[in-house]
Amino acid sequence: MGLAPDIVETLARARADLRMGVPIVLTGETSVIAVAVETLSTDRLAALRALGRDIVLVLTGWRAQTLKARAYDGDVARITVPDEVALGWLQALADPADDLSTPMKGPLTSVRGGNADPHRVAVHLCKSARLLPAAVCTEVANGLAFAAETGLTAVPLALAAPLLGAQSPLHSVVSARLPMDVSEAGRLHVFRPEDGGEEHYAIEIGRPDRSAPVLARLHSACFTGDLMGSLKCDCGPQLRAALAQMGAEGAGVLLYLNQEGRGIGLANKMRAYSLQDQGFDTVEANHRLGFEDDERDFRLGSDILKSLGFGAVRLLTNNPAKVAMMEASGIAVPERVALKVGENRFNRDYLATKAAKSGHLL
Ligand SMILES: Nc1nc2c(ncn2[C@@H]2O[C@H](COP(=O)(O)OP(=O)(O)OP(=O)(O)O)[C@@H](O)[C@H]2O)c(=O)[nH]1
Ligand SMILES: [Zn+2]
Repeated sequence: MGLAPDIVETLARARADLRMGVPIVLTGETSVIAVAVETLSTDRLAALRALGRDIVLVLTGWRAQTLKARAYDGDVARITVPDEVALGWLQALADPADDLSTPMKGPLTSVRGGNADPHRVAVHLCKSARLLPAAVCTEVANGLAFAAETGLTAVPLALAAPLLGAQSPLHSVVSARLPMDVSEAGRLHVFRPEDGGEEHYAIEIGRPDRSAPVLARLHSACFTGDLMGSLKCDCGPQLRAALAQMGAEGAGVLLYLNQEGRGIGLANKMRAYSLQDQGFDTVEANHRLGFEDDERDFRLGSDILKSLGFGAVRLLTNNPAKVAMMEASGIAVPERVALKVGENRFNRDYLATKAAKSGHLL
């Protein structure tokens, strides 16, 4: 490898640019300049307009459905941005916060035909940057030359597209002894992905036998529940109960996966909470924001288990999708161990929605 960034590194740069409100250039047969709506400034919108080309707002199919806009591209919709509209118009379409107080946002005109692949990549990158899944895009004649002139990050679409759904390889960084109240024989392992994304952790309790199924939990980070004692979910009690059971049995492994908010990030989860206060349930809130109800990829859990030498787990979960995804990615799950703790009057409806809509076992 030379000194220049490869495609994985270029994508990491692109995500960082989007988070700062800097546009990126997606280059290919059709090249597109893209910027995330959430971080777009008035000045940059004016600079995009000064290029003199049509501008579109790209939303996911879910967000388009809420706005009653046509999604001719299936999973995404390209909405025509009229010349006279201000930044607030784009923000109101991207962010459902005021949907109820201002329900009439249309009529919206969706673009039909042409190549939506660059737009799809733009929205995907906004999601993986943990921003609202909405981008403003405009075509540019020679993307590579434009990026070179302006100093913007150029992302070659042909190289980027196959990587978007892929799980980045993880590498073990360090592990050290961690005596804990549930067991003095604790050990914390840190794993780092190659794509500049979040680190994930494994807490090993005791010395689990690698030749037998290990008591395991794949725990997705929940700042509010795990650390703040939030009553809106059951995460904190589940975390502590799982560790306590591992301590009591003398062996186990808990993966602490940094997939806050089922993979949408804390800011978006708080947006979802705000929608829940307006009467939407946890699944509807994700959809109104433009996300799938669950954006997590549990293959990273199976990658970590394999790298620690585990091939079979007794999985502590109420979520059959976790079991299915473990088995599909090469970790046997001979037993599911139920983890029913922490129900209260604030999370009763949330847990009932997960059972009714996401297949969680009661
Ligand atoms: N988007 C969103 N995420 C939420 C909400 N409430 C909790 N979460 C997140 O949901 C995830 C819960 O993770 P887990 O407890 O590991 O997963 P689970 O699918 O409930 O399955 P089990 O607990 O194993 O039965 C955490 O990342 C929380 O941050 C919510 O209302 N909206
Ligand atoms: Zn939680």
